[in-house]
Amino acid sequence: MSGNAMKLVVVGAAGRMGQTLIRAINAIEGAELFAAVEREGSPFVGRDAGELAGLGPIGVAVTDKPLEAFVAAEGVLDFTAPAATVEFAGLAAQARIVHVVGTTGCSAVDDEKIKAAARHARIVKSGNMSLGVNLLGVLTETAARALGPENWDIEVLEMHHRHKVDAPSGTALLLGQAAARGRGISLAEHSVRVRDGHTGPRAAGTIGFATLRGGSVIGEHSVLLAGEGEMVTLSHSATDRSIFARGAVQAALWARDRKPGLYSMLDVLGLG
Ligand SMILES: NC(=O)C1=CN([C@@H]2O[C@H](COP(=O)(O)OP(=O)(O)OC[C@H]3O[C@@H](n4cnc5c(N)ncnc54)[C@H](OP(=O)(O)O)[C@@H]3O)[C@@H](O)[C@H]2O)C=CC1
Ligand SMILES: O=C(O)C1=N[C@H](C(=O)O)C[C@H](O)C1
Repeated sequence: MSGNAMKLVVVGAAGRMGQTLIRAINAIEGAELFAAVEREGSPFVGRDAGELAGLGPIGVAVTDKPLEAFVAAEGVLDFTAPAATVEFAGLAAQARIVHVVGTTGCSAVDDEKIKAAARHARIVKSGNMSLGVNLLGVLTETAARALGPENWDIEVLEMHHRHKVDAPSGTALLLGQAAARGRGISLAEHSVRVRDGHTGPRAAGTIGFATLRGGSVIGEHSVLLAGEGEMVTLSHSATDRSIFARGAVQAALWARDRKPGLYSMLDVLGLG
């Protein structure tokens, strides 16, 4: 491990993404697992983080004291839950460190609080940290711009594992935002998130969302642009969570020397 390796904290260390992040940090030169955090009362507190992640012991015990960890670290990787992420953003601001946020399902109020924390912390937030999905966003924006609302309808379809608690997924919303940018419209004013019963015909210019849940699906996303007699489908399949974890570590390393502010994966990947 290099002496200049970035000291990273993984919060939600025992979760699906927490464990994947610990393995990714272990595999990436230039990054070091400095601490691993779980909530107070969690049965994982005190356990070795490497053992939790299937690496064998690495000498980092899971703690329930995030601020103590943050003040001595350089960055935090956070794939937890909205309330926890808002709290961690405040702590990252106090510690003046990098905060990489993968958590999805944040409300507008949560996002305002995260934005406020970015006055002091360097925050990178994205509904999807993978290169492939962020490229899909760029392609979606281009297609939505080229295929106008008079003749083309846009629908975003996603499927995830049975444990996922938020819908539509952060990625579906990211893709919807990209489509709305391409069309020069506000997503909030044009999205249709639920259809049930006698809905009437589709309103032109809307962006529809459809959500599927089941099994162990890591993440499937498609943007369908449906015209008269033809359809363009842009899609991404995630087959391994390591794509998100590698993106998160890349984001932390990128933000290390940046000014405080709120950044996206498009900034990190140079796709903005
Ligand atoms: N942006 C991206 O690229 C990706 C985003 N995600 C998002 O990441 C989030 C997590 O997903 P996933 O790993 O599958 O979920 P899990 O439920 O497996 O993991 C979440 C972990 O966070 C812990 N946690 C919750 N609150 C706190 C807290 N206050 N302090 C410390 N730990 C806490 C949970 O503990 P406990 O069980 O005790 O609540 C759990 O261990 C979701 O929002 C998901 O949508 C996922 C993959 C990619
Ligand atoms: O909860 C998940 O698992 C995932 N969440 C993110 C989302 O909401 O889009 C990213 C990925 O698809 C996996």
